[in-house]
Amino acid sequence: MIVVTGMPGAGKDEFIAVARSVGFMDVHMGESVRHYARLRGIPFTDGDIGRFAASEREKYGMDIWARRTAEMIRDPERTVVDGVRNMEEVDAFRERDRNLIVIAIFANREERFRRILGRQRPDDVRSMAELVLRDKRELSFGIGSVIALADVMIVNDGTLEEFREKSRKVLQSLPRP
Ligand SMILES: Nc1ncnc2c1ncn2[C@@H]1O[C@H](COP(=O)(O)OP(=O)(O)OP(=O)(O)O)[C@@H](O)[C@H]1O
Repeated sequence: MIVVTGMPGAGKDEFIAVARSVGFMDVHMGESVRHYARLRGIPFTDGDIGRFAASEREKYGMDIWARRTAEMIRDPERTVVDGVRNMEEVDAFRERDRNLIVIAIFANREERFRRILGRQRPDDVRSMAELVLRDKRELSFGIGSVIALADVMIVNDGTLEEFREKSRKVLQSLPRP
């Protein structure tokens, strides 16, 4: 299993696209939150989903969403997981697959901001001040530790094609099961 991590706009989705092109499947922790929210009849607004995710965490533990997401994984050796926010979650996935590898993607904040503006996703931040707040929120969840303790770091500071090439190389160099 590969866990991909990084700050908003670092390039996780682009990494996943490369992983898919070489045969990996991907699961997103947000999907399992939405799946359970649907079962419980929670409205699909950002605020309600966020509150639901947090209250489940309080009730069932920091790693609840990782455990629920892990249940959705059919072939751990060929799966990339997106969306972890803290080490407890990484450890929960590691219980499912002892060979788990954490890959962190890094780009500096100016670069991430430019790219986020460029991708024009409706739910994205629109100003540097908003990105600073968004980064703070992510860090408050514990993502900094996941990045600092990653097994591999890919620096995404060049062109998109360079990043894709780096990603392919990392994926090729992983130990085969
Ligand atoms: N090296 C690069 N050069 C140019 N554009 C890039 C590069 N890397 C990523 N991008 C673009 O920057 C945007 C952000 O990348 P991506 O969506 O992969 O980030 P992310 O880490 O998945 O972000 P989030 O956590 O917010 O979902 C995308 O539009 C992507 O195509």
